[in-house]
Amino acid sequence: MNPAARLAGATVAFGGRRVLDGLDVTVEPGEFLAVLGPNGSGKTTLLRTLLGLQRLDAGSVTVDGRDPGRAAARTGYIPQQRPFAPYTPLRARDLVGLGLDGTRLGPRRHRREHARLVDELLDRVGARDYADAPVGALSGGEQQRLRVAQALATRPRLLLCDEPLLSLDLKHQQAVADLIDRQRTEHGTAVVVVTHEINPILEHVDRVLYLVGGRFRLGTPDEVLRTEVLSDMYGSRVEVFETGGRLVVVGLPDATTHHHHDHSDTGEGH
Ligand SMILES: Nc1ncnc2c1ncn2[C@@H]1O[C@H](COP(=O)(O)OP(=O)(O)OP(=O)(O)O)[C@@H](O)[C@H]1O
Repeated sequence: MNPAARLAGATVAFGGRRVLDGLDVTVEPGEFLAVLGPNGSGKTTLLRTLLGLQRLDAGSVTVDGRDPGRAAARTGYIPQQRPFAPYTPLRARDLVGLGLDGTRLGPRRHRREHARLVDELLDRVGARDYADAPVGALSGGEQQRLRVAQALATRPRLLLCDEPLLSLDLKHQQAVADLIDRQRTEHGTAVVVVTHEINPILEHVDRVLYLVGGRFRLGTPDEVLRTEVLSDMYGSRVEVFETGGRLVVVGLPDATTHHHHDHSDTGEGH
């Protein structure tokens, strides 16, 4: 079986600065990879590369053994939260349905079958209660559940998630993390999650890719999320503590902390 995604020597430079520099990572089907790192460390650039939207300056990338652009129809993508405008003329179920219509199977499917699949997806993300509400009227967390449902509709081989839990409260973070995880255990989907907060997904994560200033470390959470490793990557003392099953990172350099999100500061990357 082809790896779900494979980068070899992947290098992307903007204005002479290498954002990704010789990145080697292979993601196997059914694997859960978390991508961590401070602002500007190339996390989004990595996702864009896997979506076929960003060309490499050196190295190679494949998704399911193919050029990322060609594999895109079976690549699920949960973008960073951007709220829908209040009067967006779409109901929740329409949004999820768009995920189905984009696929090869969509147009020929019987209307009733289509509606059944949409309901099933809405159930899976716990969004059935607001199935007929206009999306612009829903909370950020509710909207994000719908984006997850939409991304799962394509039955992706590779699911790319950019801060998927950002606007969710703890209970819903857990629910959405479980949902994403179920997709990989039941369907063998490889999952790549960009996040600044590892804790809500820690129990699911197989490996962590940590990016700082063009350098990277790849390994299990235990191997990468440790005081010596992060101190070495940041070039200053960064301490990792474990408490009650959560990781707390202390001493991240100011210049690399995350400013434009103001949720919990107890997690990774803050
Ligand atoms: N198209 C582009 N042209 C020029 N510079 C770019 C472009 N895309 C990204 N960059 C720069 O590359 C660097 C990495 O950006 P990227 O968005 O990948 O970081 P990130 O790790 O996702 O950051 P954040 O945590 O803030 O979302 C940043 O310094 C950014 O300004």
